[in-house]
Amino acid sequence: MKIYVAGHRGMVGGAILRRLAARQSAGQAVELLTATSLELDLTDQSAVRAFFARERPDQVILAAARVGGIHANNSFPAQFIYENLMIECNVIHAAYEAGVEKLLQLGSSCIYPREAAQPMREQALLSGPLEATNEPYAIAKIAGIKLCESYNRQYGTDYRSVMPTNLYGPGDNFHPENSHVLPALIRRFHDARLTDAENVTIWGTGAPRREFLHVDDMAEASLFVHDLAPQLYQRETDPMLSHINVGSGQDVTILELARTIARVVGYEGRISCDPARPDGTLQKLMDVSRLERLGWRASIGLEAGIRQTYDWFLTQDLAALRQK
Ligand SMILES: NC(=O)C1=CN([C@@H]2O[C@H](COP(=O)(O)OP(=O)(O)OC[C@H]3O[C@@H](n4cnc5c(N)ncnc54)[C@H](OP(=O)(O)O)[C@@H]3O)[C@@H](O)[C@H]2O)C=CC1
Ligand SMILES: C[C@H]1O[C@H](OP(=O)(O)OP(=O)(O)OC[C@H]2O[C@@H](n3cnc4c(=O)[nH]c(N)nc43)[C@H](O)[C@@H]2O)[C@@H](O)[C@@H](O)C1=O
Repeated sequence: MKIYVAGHRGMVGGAILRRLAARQSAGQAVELLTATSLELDLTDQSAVRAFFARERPDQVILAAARVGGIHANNSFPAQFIYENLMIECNVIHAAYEAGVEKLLQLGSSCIYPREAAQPMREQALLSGPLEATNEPYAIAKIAGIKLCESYNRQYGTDYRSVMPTNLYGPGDNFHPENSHVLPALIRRFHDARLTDAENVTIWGTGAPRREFLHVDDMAEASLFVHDLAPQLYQRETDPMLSHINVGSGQDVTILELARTIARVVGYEGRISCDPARPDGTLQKLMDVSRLERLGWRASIGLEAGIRQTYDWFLTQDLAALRQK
């Protein structure tokens, strides 16, 4: 079984690769195929076609994407829509042409309307306007779901989509501006503790609610969905609504998250908010009942997950991490 993991140097692709490598070590006949973006630019259609024609993987996990937090989405909308659409179109079509029967792609909770009822059910897709700060990225991610559904309907493939909530963990991006909130605050509180800063400012009002999932839980859930027997997967999905939410089922305010991170890092100063920065969606909580009915639920609690991530952060070459 030759499995191509696209985006294996990323946070999620890396965690999925580690799980697949563990299967290999346990004696399963799994051959892993990877390529960095320098070796294979997934936005390049002819390069992707040639790669699939040459390598002929049996299965594909698509975890490669242009990814970033609220500021990156807002600042680079053209790159977020163009690169993500191209990666999805190229990989999904080349997989189909090369006879790949099983593919799993990762979307995002931002596919749901800004005002979606909470917790957000899979059925909320395309039922209202999207959040402005990440609409281009969300539209690309929705296109990915619809690509898989369309190839399944017309060509009989088995291409599935998981919709993760906000993720974090080892391998995350700790860039001060372009990262997501959780790694950004780990870094900011860490720096503040080292410099004895009296105040740390977080973006927005601190009131938005977010749901966080550790990347090891996400990797486990991804392979759980990928491996499900078709009759089980289809029991919870339908041809025009084939994606499955993945989350912890619990959310916190950004201020609560900041206080938890401060506690883990050992920062004891003040925390203030900067309402001039955007809040984004006011609440994003996944309804994960579909996944739970299929038999999977998250196991890593938020504070324990942040502690483990901070321990990992401390083992890294922080100068290099800061430039990512
Ligand atoms: N992080 C999060 O909070 C969330 C992530 N997701 C989704 O999960 C998936 C993985 O995200 P995450 O691991 O966090 O992202 P990362 O930024 O950590 O990794 C993305 C990977 O994509 C690869 N990549 C990007 N562009 C190209 C390209 N043109 N050609 C080839 N490879 C490319 C990069 O490869 P290389 O390193 O070789 O350059 C990189 O390793 C994405 O689909 C994302 O949308 C969904 C919800 C939340
Ligand atoms: C995964 C998800 O990620 C993005 O959406 P988002 O959920 O808004 O993600 P975020 O982590 O950037 O922010 C969450 C909240 O936190 C607040 N916040 C405080 N202080 C910092 C801070 O220092 N950095 C950041 N980034 N946010 C901060 C921030 O103002 C916001 O209210 C999209 O890419 C979207 O497309 C997507 O899929």
